[in-house]
Amino acid sequence: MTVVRISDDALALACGAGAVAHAFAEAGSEIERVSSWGMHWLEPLVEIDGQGFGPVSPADVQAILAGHSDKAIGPIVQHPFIAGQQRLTFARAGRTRPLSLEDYAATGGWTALARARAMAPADVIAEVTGSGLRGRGGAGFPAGVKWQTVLAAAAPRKFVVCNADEGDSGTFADRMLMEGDPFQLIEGMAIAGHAVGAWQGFIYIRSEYPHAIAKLRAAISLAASQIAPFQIEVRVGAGAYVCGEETSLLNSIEGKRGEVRAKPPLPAIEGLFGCPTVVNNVLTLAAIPHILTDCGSSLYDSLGIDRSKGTMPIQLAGNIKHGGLFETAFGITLNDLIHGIGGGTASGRPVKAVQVGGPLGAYLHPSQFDLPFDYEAYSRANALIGHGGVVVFDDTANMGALARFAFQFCAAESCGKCTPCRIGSTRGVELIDRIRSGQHVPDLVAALPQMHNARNHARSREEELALLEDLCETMQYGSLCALGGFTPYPVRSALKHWPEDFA
Ligand SMILES: NC(=O)c1ccc[n+]([C@@H]2O[C@H](COP(=O)([O-])OP(=O)(O)OC[C@H]3O[C@@H](n4cnc5c(N)ncnc54)[C@H](O)[C@@H]3O)[C@@H](O)[C@H]2O)c1
Ligand SMILES: Cc1cc2nc3c(=O)[nH]c(=O)nc-3n(C[C@H](O)[C@H](O)[C@H](O)COP(=O)(O)O)c2cc1C
Ligand code: SF4
Repeated sequence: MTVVRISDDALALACGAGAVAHAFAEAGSEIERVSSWGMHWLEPLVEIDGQGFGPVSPADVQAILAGHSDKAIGPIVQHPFIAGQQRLTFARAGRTRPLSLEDYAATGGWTALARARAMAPADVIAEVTGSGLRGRGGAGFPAGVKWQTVLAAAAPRKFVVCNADEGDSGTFADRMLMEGDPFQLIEGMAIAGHAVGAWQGFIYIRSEYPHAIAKLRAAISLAASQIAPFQIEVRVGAGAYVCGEETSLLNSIEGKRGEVRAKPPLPAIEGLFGCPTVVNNVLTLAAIPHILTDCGSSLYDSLGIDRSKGTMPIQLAGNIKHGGLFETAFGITLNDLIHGIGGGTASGRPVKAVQVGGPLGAYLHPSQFDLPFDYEAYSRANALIGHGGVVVFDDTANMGALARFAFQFCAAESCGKCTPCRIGSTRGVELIDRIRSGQHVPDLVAALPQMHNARNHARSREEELALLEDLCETMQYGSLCALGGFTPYPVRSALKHWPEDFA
């Protein structure tokens, strides 16, 4: 009987590993579930007699068993997607039982918290600062500096808030961490609490993650005595992208409308219920236990390039053959990620564009694919690393339509507090429609002195494009938060590299 080994992690199961296993069993194979490959792929992997296949769907089963499948990828553990990773944050995920305190302790769990609690808060923060850890939510602000601000703020109550809203398109690392290794996040939050003098934490998580919510609730109750007197509560969002923005998120936890607050004051000074608050992303907090174990801080600092230190859990998605989570030190290029690791597009067509950093990130052109994954290098190229989402498009994508979508997304998700975003996004959709259709409206302002003759002053394409740049500038500099402020990134990059798609 053929023995089929199949990936058994939560991600693979969510992506249909169960259906693939069922199809092999129906075909008379014996199934062996494997967790040692860890959580990686967006589609299931199988291995038969040491030969790996992926991505596999139930439709591939007969060809694989008959020995003429084109999905063969060699031995799985040697595939670059698995062999090429440097896993710190995801060292356990997929390999241990997520809700087993025994597994967690046996793999070094709670040692960082014990060590941190034996240290003075300022020393803990010095180690976090020394590691070079920057916020993994997207802005890359140094975690240690944020914690120091909260520690220094004199107040009777302080909070630690974990941002698990994970709204960016093509991202799923927060979910995988919460489902695959929830104790690590809990330990990171308890360490943050000790470091800044907070005894209460909140995890704000999107309602679209029911499995992660259930895992977190169970894990918090199991770990209560380990982290006491620190306490954590889970709060579930209601599906607004803007509630991932930290001040909107704080309003939402407080039971208010999810609307952005002006900064300053920063949450680190005046955050939840007006108290000094650490707001950090799931991955930032989950990296802390590794950094706080012996030598972790210097090891972390030695990984990566320039000011981008440590590892980044990069999420490969969209039109890519092997999508999934790839944790590696900063510095890797898109060429390596997309072609070397991801195997090119799933469609087999050429890659046209890659959006890095979610819906507010720039579209990168293949000529930019040797850019190192590094906050500053991306910033110099007018692009974002964001939360590490990499979404691939093949040559059938229309970049004019995607630029329109950027404005449309902003219009749908805007909290409405400031004019450049609330009005600019809607006007942006109309403007792109006019540019793409070639139907330009009369420019009434330009025509004011001769109102009777306004129809003779329809804007030319060049004037519409100038207006688009004007709108982008207004949104970039005039918006209160990055939702309106960063929408110009996808728009400008699409126009710059693919002007033909705006014809
Ligand atoms: N993860 C996602 O799903 C997602 C979705 C949308 C946007 N984003 C990212 O959000 C980013 C923008 O976020 P932002 O508007 O919060 O960025 P920001 O630059 O205003 O702040 C980043 C963090 O640093 C803190 N901070 C800044 N200066 C500080 C100081 N002097 N002392 C202490 N703390 C300080 C802020 O309070 C915040 O927590 C974008 O880069 C984008 O990539 C992420
Ligand atoms: C519109 C918008 C949405 C955001 N969504 C998220 C999110 O889902 N998760 C996240 O961690 N940060 C998100 N951020 C960034 C947060 O405001 C904040 O910078 C982050 O939580 C700080 O944590 P970090 O320093 O660990 O990255 C968003 C920002 C904006 C402007
Ligand atoms: S930029 Fe948009 S989302 Fe941000 S505060 Fe202004 S209206 Fe709200």
